[in-house]
Amino acid sequence: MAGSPASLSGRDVGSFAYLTIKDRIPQILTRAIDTLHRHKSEFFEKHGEKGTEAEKKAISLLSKLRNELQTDKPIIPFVEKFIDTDIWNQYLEYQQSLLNENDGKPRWFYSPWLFVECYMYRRIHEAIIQSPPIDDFDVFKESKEQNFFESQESIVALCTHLQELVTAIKDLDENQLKDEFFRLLQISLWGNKCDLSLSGGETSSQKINIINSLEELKPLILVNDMEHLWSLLNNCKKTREKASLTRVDIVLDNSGFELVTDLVLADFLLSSQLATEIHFYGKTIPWFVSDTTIHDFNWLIEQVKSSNHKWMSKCGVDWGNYIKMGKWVYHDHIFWTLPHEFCVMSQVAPDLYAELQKAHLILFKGDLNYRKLTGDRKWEFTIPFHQALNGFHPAPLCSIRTLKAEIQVGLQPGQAEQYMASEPNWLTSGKYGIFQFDGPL
Ligand SMILES: O=P(O)(O)OC[C@H]1O[C@](O)(CO)[C@@H](O)[C@@H]1O
Ligand SMILES: [Mn+2]
Repeated sequence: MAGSPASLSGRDVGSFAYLTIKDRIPQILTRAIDTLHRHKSEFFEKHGEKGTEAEKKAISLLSKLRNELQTDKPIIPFVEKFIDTDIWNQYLEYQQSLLNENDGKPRWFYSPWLFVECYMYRRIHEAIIQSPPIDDFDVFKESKEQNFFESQESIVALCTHLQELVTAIKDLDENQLKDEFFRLLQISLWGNKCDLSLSGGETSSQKINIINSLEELKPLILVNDMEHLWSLLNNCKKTREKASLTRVDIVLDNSGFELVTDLVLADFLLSSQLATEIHFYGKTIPWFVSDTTIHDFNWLIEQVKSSNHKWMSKCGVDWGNYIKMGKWVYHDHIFWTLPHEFCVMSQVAPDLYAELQKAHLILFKGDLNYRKLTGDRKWEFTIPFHQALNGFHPAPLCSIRTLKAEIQVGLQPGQAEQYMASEPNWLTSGKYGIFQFDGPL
C-alpha cells in the first residue's frame, strides 16, 4: 500500500523476525514431528496400517517443509484442495508481483515475516490434510490442553473471583464497576503472555495468581486506553433503549489460560450489563501453536463445566447457557488464518468486515492480531495507531496485546528510547502490554 513503510522480514539479519524464522519456527516444526511420532501407536490402534502410513507421510511432508525453510528455498504453492487454497496461491502470486527480476522468488528470509510465518502454519495444515485418515489431527492440541491443566490453580482463583463479583454486582456503584472492569481487562491482557509460539512450544501456563499482581504489573502497560473502553460501554449502557443491544466482539488469541481470562471478561460484560451480546472469533485451522479453534473453545467450556470445583463448574454452566441463549456467539471465518493485513479485509472478506461493523466495540487479543492491524511494517514508534490501521475501522476497536514482535506505534516522543535504554528486548519479551484504542470516527 502506498506510503507505508517496508514489512518486517528475515532480510534484517539479527532481527526478531530473522531469529524467529531461523530458530523458533524450525523448533516448532520439530515439535510437531515429534508429536506425530509419539502418536504412532494410537494411529495404528485406530486405523491399522493406514494410520501408520499416514503418520509416516505427514512426518515426511513436515521434514521437507523444514528443509525448505532452513535452506531458504522458494515458497511453493499449495496443492491440496481446501477452502482457502486458491486465495493463498493468489497471495503467493501477489508477493511474486512485488519482486523485480533480480529479486528472485518469494522465499523465507526475503519475503515479509508475516507472510512466511502464516504460510508455515498453513503448510503444516496441508501436510495433515494430505495424510488421511489422520487428516483431522491437531499437532498442537496436546500443548494447548497441557497449558489449561497446568493453569488450574489460577483458573480456579479467577472463576471464584468472577462468581463473588457476579453475586455482589448489583450493589456496586459506577466507580466500583469501572474498577472491576479494569481489573478483568488487565487479567485478559496478561493472560496473553501464555502463548506457545513465543516459547517455541515450551509450556507457558499461568502459575502465579494474576489477580494479586495487577498493581505491580501496571507500570508495564505502555499505552493505556482503558478509560475509552469504559466510557464507550458505560455510555451505551446508560443511553440504550430497553430492548436494544450492546454488542462487543472479541477476536480471540490463545486457548488455555488466556481463553479463560477472555471468557471471564465476557461473562462480566454481560453480568454488568455493559454489553448484552458477545461475539467470538477463533481460528479455522490449528494456528501459531496455541491459537483457539472451535474444538478448543468447546473443549475448554466442557472442561470448566465438569470441574469438581463448584465456582469453576458454575462458570462453565453459565457459559454453556450463554451460548444456548445466543448471548454468546462463536464465528468461524477463514480470513483469520490467511496472511493478509487487516487493512484489506473489506476487499478480501467483505462478509466478515460487515459482521464486525455490527459491533459497538471490537477487542483484538494478542500480538499476531496487532501485527496484522498495523501491517507488520516498520512504522515509527510515534505514528498514530489510526494511521497504521491504514483505513481498517469496522467499528471502535482496541488491541489488547503483550509485545512479542518489533512493532509498536502510538507512543509518546522519547517513550521507545526510554524502554530501549532500560530493557533492550522490551519489544519482544512479552513483558510489556498495551490497551490501544481507535475510537469512533
Ligand atoms: O499469540 P500471540 O500473542 O498472537 O503471539 C504470537 C506471536 O508469537 C510469535 O510467534 C513469536 O515468534 C510471533 O510471531 C507472533 O506474533
Ligand atoms: Mn497466539
